[in-house]
Parts: sequence; structure tokens; C-alpha cells
Amino acid sequence: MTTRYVESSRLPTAWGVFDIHGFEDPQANKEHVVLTMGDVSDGEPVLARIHSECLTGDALFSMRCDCGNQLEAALKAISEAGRGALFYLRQEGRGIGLLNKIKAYKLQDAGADTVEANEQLGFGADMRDYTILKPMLEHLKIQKVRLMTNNPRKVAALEAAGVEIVERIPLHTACNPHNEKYLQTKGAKLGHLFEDRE
Ligand SMILES: Nc1nc2c(ncn2[C@@H]2O[C@H](COP(=O)(O)OP(=O)(O)OP(=O)(O)O)[C@@H](O)[C@H]2O)c(=O)[nH]1
Ligand SMILES: [Zn+2]
Repeated sequence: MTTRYVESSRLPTAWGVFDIHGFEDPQANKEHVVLTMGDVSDGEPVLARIHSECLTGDALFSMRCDCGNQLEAALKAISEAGRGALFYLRQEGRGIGLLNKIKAYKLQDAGADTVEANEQLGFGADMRDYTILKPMLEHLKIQKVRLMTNNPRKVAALEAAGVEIVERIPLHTACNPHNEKYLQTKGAKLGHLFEDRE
């Protein structure tokens, strides 16, 4: 695994002042960042979010998914706790990339669900690789986390990276008429746990 640390700086946000840590993966030609608040290297469990890039949801206010809401909720929770880490992984479109995600959206406009659309384009349902996390976690000396997610695959991936998950915290997802079917499919086909919404 080639992910390596490059540099850190302060990052003031609407939810307070974070530190931003930059990592590069030259093999995959990707740049990832982690936002931290407080001392995350003291060995105590860290409130953490592993967020996959979603340009349309995170930056362009799309209502097709719940990513922007989850990003905000995670930063707010970390800020309220005064300590935590948000991993922003550049794995757009569950790893298929932005333009392929737009192709997948077009197929969904024609009736496919989010998994079928990926498959029709020749991809797996979820192409993300979480092994890139290990060097980032090691650099930040994070050993134990309270993970904000509905996705059991992320829990398994962190455990495989040698991190202890002391708690999984469901992340509230905002349902609207545009993302209702998408959220249903995540629960039915991608294993997402939505017990908090039921
Ligand atoms: N291929 C594809 N990717 C999508 C679609 N909608 C959202 N995404 C991407 O899915 C990723 C977010 O994954 P989600 O499944 O929403 O959530 P998660 O990160 O697995 O799990 P949580 O931690 O519970 O949020 C982002 O990279 C989005 O760009 C879609 O219809 N097709
Ligand atoms: Zn999204």
C-alpha cells in the first residue's frame, strides 16, 4: 500500500477549527485528506467518520443521495465532542469515478436501481478499497474508534486494518422523494443498517 503522508495545516470550518492532513497514493493517482479535531493520538477511542467522496452530494447539494447530510452531521458531531477524525476518501461513486456515476444515474433515471446500474456498466456494486486507510490511521496513531456509519463493510475494513471498533454509531440519513429508492436499495442490497430510521 502506497498511501503516504504529505502535509498538515489548520482548517477553520463552519463547525470550528480542524487540522487537515493530506495523504497521497501515487499508485492510484489519488489525494486523500483527514480532518481532525483535538488530540486523536492519545490511545483513547476516537469519534470517526470514513466518508467517500460524492461531488454531487457533498458540494453540489444533490438530493439523489444522503452524502452531504452525512458529511455535515459527522463534522457537527466531531465538533460537539471537541475531538474526532473525518477521513475524506477520494473514492467517488463507490469507486467508479464521477463520470461513471453520472452514467449510472442516467441508467437509474431509466429504471435501474443503484446496484443494477453499476452492474450494467460492468462494475461491481461497490468498488471501494479501504486498505488505503491503514497508513493514514497509523500516521495519526488512531487505534480505537467510535465509527459513525450504517455500513458494516466499513466496520470490517477497519478491523482488518487492525483498528478496534468500540462502537458503531448510526448516522442519521435525510430521506426525501429523490433518494427514497436509493436508501431502500442500500438497505436491501448493500447491507446498510437503518435500524435508527425504523
Ligand atoms: N456508483 C454509484 N455511486 C453512488 C451512487 N450514489 C452515491 N454514490 C456514491 O456512494 C458513496 C457513498 O456511499 P454510501 O453507500 O452512500 O454510504 P457508505 O459510505 O457506504 O456508508 P455510510 O457510512 O453509512 O454512509 C459516495 O462515493 C457516492 O459518490 C450511485 O447511485 N451510484
Ligand atoms: Zn452522494
